[in-house]
Amino acid sequence: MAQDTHVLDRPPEGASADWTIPQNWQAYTAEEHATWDILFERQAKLLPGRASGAFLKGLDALRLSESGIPNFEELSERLMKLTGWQVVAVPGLVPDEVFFDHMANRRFVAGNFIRRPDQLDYLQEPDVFHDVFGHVPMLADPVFADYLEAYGRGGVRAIELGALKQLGRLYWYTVEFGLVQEAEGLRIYGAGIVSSSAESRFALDDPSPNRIGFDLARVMRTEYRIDDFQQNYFVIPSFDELLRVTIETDFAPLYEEILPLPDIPVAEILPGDAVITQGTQEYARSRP
Ligand SMILES: C[C@H](O)[C@H](O)[C@H]1CNc2nc(N)[nH]c(=O)c2N1
Ligand SMILES: N[C@@H](Cc1ccccc1)C(=O)O
Ligand SMILES: [Fe+2]
Repeated sequence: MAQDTHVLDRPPEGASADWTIPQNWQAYTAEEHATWDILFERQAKLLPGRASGAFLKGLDALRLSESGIPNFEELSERLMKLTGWQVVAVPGLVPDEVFFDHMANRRFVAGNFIRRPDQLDYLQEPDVFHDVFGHVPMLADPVFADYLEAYGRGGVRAIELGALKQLGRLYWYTVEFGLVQEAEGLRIYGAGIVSSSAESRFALDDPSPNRIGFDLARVMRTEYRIDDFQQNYFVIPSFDELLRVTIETDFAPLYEEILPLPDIPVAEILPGDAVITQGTQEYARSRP
């Protein structure tokens, strides 16, 4: 989850030049560990049958069901063995180029703070539950692990080509809010959904949002919102297909083609769309 709401422009006190900080795991209080356990139990009950097989497999392989906030060093040891990724602590949102550089080197940046008990249902900033429970299980999947590293490299290139907004949308509609078509039906793999109990239901069950078959150029042109449930989800046929399309397509000509075109409003459905659900947008209309 991320929006550069108030990203500083230089590392805060105590952070290294690459913005990483010690996780300081021994400093977590019993209440902070209990907050993690409440959030974890809630999702663990809800996600079987909703989250993608790869997500559930990663959750298990990384032993995230152990109670309390995970120790990034122990977690990284397991993750390194599986896909070469590690989890590093940062104090909050980091500048785009820092974010991409860590990703291109298989380092996932995770907030080391956890939300307060009164923020259980929603918070704007990525905390350790969103980053570690939401994002890290997918990093245990070899195909998705390759996708994220390639994404990191693509980010550095997108900055050079002035296409950060377009590449950011690809991240948003896959890594944060992506759905995947599995044999048994639609499943969630996006961290922004899987770390939210309300949106884990909404994204699959509610008739309100659109659900549209993934198309790279379409995703890169489509706006999104950061302050409420998504009005629009894109569905990939598989992680293999997502990796193939993004790795094999040279984005430079694609950026050239779409940069002059107008953005596509968040809830719009286009004639060429592979429509899985034409949403009623009832929920969005009901919001102040
Ligand atoms: C760059 C990308 O578009 C995205 O907004 C980045 C910005 N900085 C970040 N910083 C942190 N800590 N976590 C994130 O997910 C992101 N996302
Ligand atoms: N193919 C992209 C790089 C990329 C790969 C995978 C995911 C996102 C971006 C480019 O040419 O810039
Ligand atoms: Fe995220």
